[in-house]
Amino acid sequence: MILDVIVEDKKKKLKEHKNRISEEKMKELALACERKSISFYEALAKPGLSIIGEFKKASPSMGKIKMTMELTDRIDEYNESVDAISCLTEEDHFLGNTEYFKEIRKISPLPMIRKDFIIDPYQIYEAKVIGADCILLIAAIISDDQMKEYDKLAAKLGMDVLVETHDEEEMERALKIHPKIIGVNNRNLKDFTISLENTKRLRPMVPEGTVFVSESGVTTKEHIAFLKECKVDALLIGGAFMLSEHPKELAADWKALYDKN
Ligand SMILES: O=C(O)c1ccccc1NCC(=O)[C@H](O)[C@H](O)COP(=O)(O)O
Repeated sequence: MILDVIVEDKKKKLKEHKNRISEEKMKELALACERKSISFYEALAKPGLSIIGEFKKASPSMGKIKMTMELTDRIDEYNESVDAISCLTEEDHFLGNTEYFKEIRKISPLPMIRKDFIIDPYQIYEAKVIGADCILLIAAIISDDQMKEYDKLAAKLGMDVLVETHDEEEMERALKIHPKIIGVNNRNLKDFTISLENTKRLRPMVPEGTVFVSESGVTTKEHIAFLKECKVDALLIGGAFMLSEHPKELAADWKALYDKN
C-alpha cells in the first residue's frame, strides 16, 4: 500500500534530516522557540463552515500538479478566503519541503498545519521550529502509544493536533486520546478512490465539541451540499484549489453555499 512506501521513504529522509540537525539540537531549538501559536482549533471551531486550504506541489493520486499561480499569489488568495492553511512538507511523494512551509509562514497570518507523515518526535520538534500551529497525526501509521505521546508533545510545544482516521477502528483508537480536532479521509489509500460516504458513516462516532474535518476529494458544489448534510465543521481542500485559477472565489462560493439556510 502507498502508505507503507511513504513511511519507508520517510524513515530514510528522517535519517538525512537528523544528520543535518541532530535530535538534541532540534529539541533545543523547539523548546527555545518564542513564537506563540495561533489556535488552529479556534479557527475551525467558530460557527459556519471553516476551510483549510492546502498547498501541495504533487501527490500520489494527482501526480505533479501544474501550478496555476505563484506561491505568493496563491497564499494571498488563501489569506482572504480560508481559515487555516495546510502545507505538505513530505518530500518524496508530494514534492513538499519545510522551506515552502517557512515561506508561507512569513506571508500568512492564518494558523498552519504541518502536513506530513509523522512517525518520530523529531518531526514534531521540527514542526514547532518551522512555525507550525498544528500537526497531523495519521492513525493508520502510528500505534496507540505513539498517538498519545505525540499528542502530549504537541500540546507541550503549544501546537494543536488533527488526528486523521479512515475507518471505524481508527476512529475508536483516535477517540481514546480525546482529540480536539478529528478528521476523516475520504480517499482510499489502496486505490485512491474517493467516497464521501466515509465522512457520513464516521460522523456519528464523533462527540459534540470535537471539531470534525472532512478531508480529500471535495471538488464540486454537490459535494458541499452532501457534506452539509453530514454537519462537518471544516473541510480540508487541496487539489480543487491547486487546480483552480480562482481559489479565493471557489472558497467563498462553497462557504456561502454551505452556510445558506
Ligand atoms: O492525496 C494523495 O494522493 C495521498 C496519498 C497517500 C496519502 C495521503 C494522500 N493525501 C494527503 C491528503 O490528506 C490530501 O492532500 C488532503 O486531504 C487534500 O486532499 P484533496 O483535496 O483531495 O487534494
